[in-house]
Amino acid sequence: MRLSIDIDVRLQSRERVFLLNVKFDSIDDRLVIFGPSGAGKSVTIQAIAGLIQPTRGRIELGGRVLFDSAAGINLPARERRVGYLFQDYALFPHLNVVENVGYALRRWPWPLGVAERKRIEDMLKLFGLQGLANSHPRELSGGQRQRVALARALLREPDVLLLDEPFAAMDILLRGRMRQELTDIQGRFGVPMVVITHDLEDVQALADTLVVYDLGQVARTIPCAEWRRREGEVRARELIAEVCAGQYAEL
Ligand SMILES: Nc1ncnc2c1ncn2[C@@H]1O[C@H](COP(=O)(O)OP(=O)(O)OP(=O)(O)O)[C@@H](O)[C@H]1O
Repeated sequence: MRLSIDIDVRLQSRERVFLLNVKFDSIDDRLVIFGPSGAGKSVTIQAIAGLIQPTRGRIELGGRVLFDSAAGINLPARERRVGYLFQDYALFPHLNVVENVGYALRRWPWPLGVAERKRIEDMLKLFGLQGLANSHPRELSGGQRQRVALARALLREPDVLLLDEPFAAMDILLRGRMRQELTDIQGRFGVPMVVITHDLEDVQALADTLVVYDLGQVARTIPCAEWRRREGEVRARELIAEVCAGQYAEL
């Protein structure tokens, strides 16, 4: 799916102004945004999700224009068909796993119907969560919470998954396992994803296209999949590591 972004965002807090000016284009299903803290990675995916409005520009996803300042287009967040996983997964603490996963299917104040319950049940099975259906988020491990958040996002059949540092809250062993799970899920659902990270291992495991950010701008766009094909896996890993390390070294 093609994701094309060319936006300016201006955010003002009491102390200062943050300006984001980014442009990139990718047809790969696995895009990673890498860069130091405060570079504007989260602001970018919030703009894709429709949670922040750019001051200028255009966002196109799979042939749909989500935002175009010149044409006066700004689709509301609920119409953008994006699944957004926040850094802390943003589960509802007072709802159990079934209710969290099925949140978007529920037509309040009516209870879930038979068909909706079946869809949720199938999703829980797929994510190995069926034994935890009645548990609340506080009773779940980090990996389980992430699976609930992923199941909830995928149940809405989004055009793209936006993942903001999906493994940041996990220990190293769990990170490795969840990276593999995420890759499997992405392949199975065929849903493109945009992943934000500071972690070079995430870049190596998940990036087909890598967009490196620095101070509110795109420093480089790297076609990692092409590098792997052209240079071989080992050499491509070295090159990607160099690009990412160079980025930090310049700061
Ligand atoms: N709602 C907001 N109002 C004002 N400034 C904001 C707002 N949201 C983010 N910012 C500022 O925008 C800048 C970029 O933030 P952003 O969260 O996109 O960084 P990031 O690259 O995702 O960093 P991290 O890796 O630490 O999450 C920061 O300086 C932040 O203070």
